[in-house]
Amino acid sequence: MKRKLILDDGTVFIGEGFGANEETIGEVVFNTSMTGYQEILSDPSYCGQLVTLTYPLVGNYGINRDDFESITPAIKAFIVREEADFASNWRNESTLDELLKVKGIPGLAEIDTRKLTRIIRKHGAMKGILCSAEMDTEEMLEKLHRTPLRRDQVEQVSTQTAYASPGRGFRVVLMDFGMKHGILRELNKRDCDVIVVPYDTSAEEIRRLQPDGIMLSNGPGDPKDVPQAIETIKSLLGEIPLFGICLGHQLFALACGGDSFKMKFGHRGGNHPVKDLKTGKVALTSQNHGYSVDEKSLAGTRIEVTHIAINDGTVEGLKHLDYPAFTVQYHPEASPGPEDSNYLFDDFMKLMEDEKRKELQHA
Ligand SMILES: NC(=O)CC[C@H](N)C(=O)O
Repeated sequence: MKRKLILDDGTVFIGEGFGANEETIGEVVFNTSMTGYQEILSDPSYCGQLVTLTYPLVGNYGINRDDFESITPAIKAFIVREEADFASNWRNESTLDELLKVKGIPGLAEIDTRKLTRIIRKHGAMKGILCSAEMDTEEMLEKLHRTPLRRDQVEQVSTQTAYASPGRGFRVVLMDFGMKHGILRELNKRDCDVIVVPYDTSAEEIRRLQPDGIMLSNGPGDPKDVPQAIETIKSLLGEIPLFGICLGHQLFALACGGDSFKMKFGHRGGNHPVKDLKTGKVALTSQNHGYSVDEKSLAGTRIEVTHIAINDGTVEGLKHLDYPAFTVQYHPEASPGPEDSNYLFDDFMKLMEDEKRKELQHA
């Protein structure tokens, strides 16, 4: 069945439909990872987005049990050059097409994804509609123009109720803004006693759980759309050690008096070089973000930049000057991508340990 993608600027791509037969509207973005399509399509940070992959062959190792980053993918559509209909891998349990059908997500294949990526790079991420090729382009374009993008993505993907993932180590409250399971897995690996809480859990409720540390997860959308989380972070700052990833990093910056802005086309891929300003070392990182912390806005705050992106110089890591709190814009849990930055979870363990020791000394 033929389907077409119409961009906000009127560009039309006609290709082969796969996955669910749905019409959908969202923001069109690209990801440059060469593998890891299962993790990408199940990353809740893509809520509301139509994602195209620059790697040309997608689906060849199928879908397995282990690599989901969420149970219900929030992605709006998956756009690829060539969809492999034969999946071959010992872990394979279904094809990409079957998964997308079950989850109600439409796919589009056989389009020039290089052209699509170049348009986004040149003009920035833009809205798009994916529909049957038979639909009238003018009518669909008009519908696209009058449909605003939703701004409640975090509410859509955050857990509704708190749940525990027990361990014998540090108690960590993990604020779920659209958490990738990889983050929970990293905490579990370190035997943390994790309690995952909804995005709008109050500071008071979090205190009652008596955590040794707070983890701020990744998540979709604009950090300014979750003001209640910013207030919660403000209130807990300095009391409890804190580690934030991606949306968590942006919310931390806003809570500390900084500002964020929407990037032209963002960073999405598995090979983004990031420089640690203290050691001068460069790590390859996994990234997925469309907003960034504005470095200039940090003057006068009590946070400092610890890491920057090599490609465009944007802020990639922050640290509080007075309190035990640090954050990164990239994904130390990888899922998918390089694991160079996995040590940051160990740094978080160390931070909690140091704070505990200080508390005992003062007791
Ligand atoms: N992966 C994330 O947490 C993304 C953060 C935010 N939604 C952005 O696009 O910048």
